[in-house]
Amino acid sequence: MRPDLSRVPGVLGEIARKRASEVAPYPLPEPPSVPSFKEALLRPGLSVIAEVKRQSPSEGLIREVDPVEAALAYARGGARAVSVLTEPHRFGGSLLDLKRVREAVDLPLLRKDFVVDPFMLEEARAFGASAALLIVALLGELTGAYLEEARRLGLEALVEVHTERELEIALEAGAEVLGINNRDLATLHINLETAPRLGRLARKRGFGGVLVAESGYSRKEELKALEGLFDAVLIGTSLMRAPDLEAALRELVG
Ligand SMILES: O=P(O)(O)OC[C@@H](O)[C@@H](O)c1c[nH]c2ccccc12
Repeated sequence: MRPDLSRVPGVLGEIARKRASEVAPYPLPEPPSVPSFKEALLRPGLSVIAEVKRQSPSEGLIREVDPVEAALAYARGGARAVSVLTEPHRFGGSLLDLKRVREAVDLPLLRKDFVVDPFMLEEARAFGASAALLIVALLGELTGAYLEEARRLGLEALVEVHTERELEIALEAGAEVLGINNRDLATLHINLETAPRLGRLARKRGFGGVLVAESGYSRKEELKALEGLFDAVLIGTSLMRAPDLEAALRELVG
């Protein structure tokens, strides 16, 4: 049950094909018990999912950081969940980062990677994620099958879309937590209009789950504009760039 990645364009295609070539199942540790991602995001007010990300294809090196230090600062600053990049080549992440963060904070964790094989879901669960990112631009019509497999494993999912067509697939697949990415992962271009536009459309189509706005946020006013439509926002780069992660997060949400 693997998606056909041959036609996935740009940077997204490159990274995903590389990830797919690396999957080689091995025995995994017993999964720890983990808190609910969805419940954490549904608390009153706009929830922040704060991301631990050392580097990215769009920014290059962002910050050399100890993921545990960063996650602890995020927890003190009021994050409701933490996203941990586990892609090694372009984002400088690892499953060890995920495991270490799991052991250090009580918040639900999101495994941020390019899931292109069901084994990656098992890994996410075994290394302490509450949820895994499912990118519809990669999984296409298999999105529903991956969601089902995640559920079977006791793993939640953040189903990510960037276009109207992808939104249709995500809704059809029965996504409960829907992420709308302002960044086009093929070109890396950001448009902050994307999340509100597709968010409104999702609600219009009757989506009653958790709505998450993703990528490109750095100012309080931008977050204010999300209130009322979105339950949560995912922020990485702008927090990672701040000299004091805890203060930066407080400033954004306070
Ligand atoms: O760093 P930003 O612009 O605040 O964005 C965070 C997050 O949305 C971004 O890292 C992201 C969204 N979807 C992804 C898919 C793969 C890798 C990374 C991502």
